[in-house]
Amino acid sequence: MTTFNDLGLNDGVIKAISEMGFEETTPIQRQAIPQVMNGQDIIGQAQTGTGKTAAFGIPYIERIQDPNNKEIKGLVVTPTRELAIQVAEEINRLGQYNGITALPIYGGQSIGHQIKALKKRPQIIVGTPGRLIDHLNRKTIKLNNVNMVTLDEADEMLNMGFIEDIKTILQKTPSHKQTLMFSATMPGPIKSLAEQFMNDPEIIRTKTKEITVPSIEQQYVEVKEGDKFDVFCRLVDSQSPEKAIVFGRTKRRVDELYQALKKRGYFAEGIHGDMPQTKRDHVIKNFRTGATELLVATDVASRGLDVTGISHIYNFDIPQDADSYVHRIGRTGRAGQSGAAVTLVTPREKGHLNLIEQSIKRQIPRRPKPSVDEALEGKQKIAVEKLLSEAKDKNARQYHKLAEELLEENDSIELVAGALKSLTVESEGPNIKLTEEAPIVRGKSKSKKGSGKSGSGKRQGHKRSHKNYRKKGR
Ligand SMILES: Nc1ncnc2c1ncn2[C@@H]1O[C@H](COP(=O)(O)OP(=O)(O)OP(=O)(O)O)[C@@H](O)[C@H]1O
Ligand SMILES: [Mg+2]
Repeated sequence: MTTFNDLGLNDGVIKAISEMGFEETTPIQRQAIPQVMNGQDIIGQAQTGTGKTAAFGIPYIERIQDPNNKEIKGLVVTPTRELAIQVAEEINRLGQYNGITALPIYGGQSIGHQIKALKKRPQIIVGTPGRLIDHLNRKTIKLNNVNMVTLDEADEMLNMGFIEDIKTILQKTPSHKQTLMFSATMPGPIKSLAEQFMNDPEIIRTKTKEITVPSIEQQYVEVKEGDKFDVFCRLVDSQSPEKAIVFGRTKRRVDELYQALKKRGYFAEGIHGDMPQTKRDHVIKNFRTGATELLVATDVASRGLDVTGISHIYNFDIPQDADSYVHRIGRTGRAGQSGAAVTLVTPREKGHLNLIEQSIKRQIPRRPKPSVDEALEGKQKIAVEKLLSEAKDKNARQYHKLAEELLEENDSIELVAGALKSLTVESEGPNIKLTEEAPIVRGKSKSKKGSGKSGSGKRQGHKRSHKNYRKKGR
């Protein structure tokens, strides 16, 4: 067992880490932290949820120790806004006793607000590419003193959608800086590309047989496109997830699906790239606090997001490629927790599922469609939980007298059964038809690009030479 003390970290960092509840180092932390502290360039590949953020965050604090130096010393680039916010928060927690602060810089937030926050002179910037370039052009951010750069989700950052922006950003940083790249997936061509931006990088891969996390139970359900919604609702009812992300292929799908789920009485919200940032922030906040149980999302939520309590991942639509599958299901089973992932697969998508299985070197077992009875059982279980928790609520005392009166004249079993029945929604709810999505056949996306409200932004126009790398604008 390696503790953080064994890594020779300063007292402030040790205190912060212990307050964050970390005891042992994870394999990527134990391998990467000493090397990064030595100034080595690194490509770090380790499974989802294994603490890659702290693997670069801790050395950032160690190497940028002087709180009186108010220049931007460290830069982290992330593919999504929510991830920029989350990574900045984690670095701020790690740096709290060393006077080191990180500021998230992302699109959709008022630039004036960001300029004001920049005046407080954070030493670390965590940003999304578009908004970073905006600040560089306005000269409100200068990167000429940066000595550490990390591309989080590096393979995503270097794919065709982001590469030009990344080049532009890196050109504004000193050539002798340290460059780090982290991701759970690192396809060969991207790795070679990454090396061009680095100085003799050390490749660190934690030794694991599988790319996906073993504590995530993976299954698929075969279902016709038109039956997906009803089957999905039954699945959710039978599994009663504590918190789940439901991935849809397009923005239109996400919009239709979360609205349909709400109509059926689920606590569901949606998130995708066409929503205003204030709404996105609100949706994520509700999901973090648990007010929302089902977060319906495009791949915008597939990378890096770390929300406690996610018990299930549902691929309402099968992902475009194996890497997307790995990241999506990796939103559960984090930091040693268990989790479950179920993918809905239409008969024509079986070949595509096989390709994903080959890539992740694992067979995904099929589970039968949940029956109406199983769904009902799940709903009854929830009714029991609800009744028990209401019974223990102190306000339930007001009902004790009424209960006594009822019990004098009625059978207790009948009464409890009636209460449970009234708490169980027995029907499947309103009939709902979603717009059908075209299947993905044998690894090739047959779905029209930008179908529905999907697709927006300049990146759509980029020519894609790596056929498996997704477009942006999700
Ligand atoms: N040493 C540790 N001990 C316990 N928990 C940890 C440790 N390091 C990180 N964590 C926690 O584990 C969770 C996952 O960490 P993190 O988000 O950094 O994973 P990741 O490897 O970046 O995953 P992804 O590939 O999905 O981005 C976080 O909640 C983090 O606080
Ligand atoms: Mg991460």
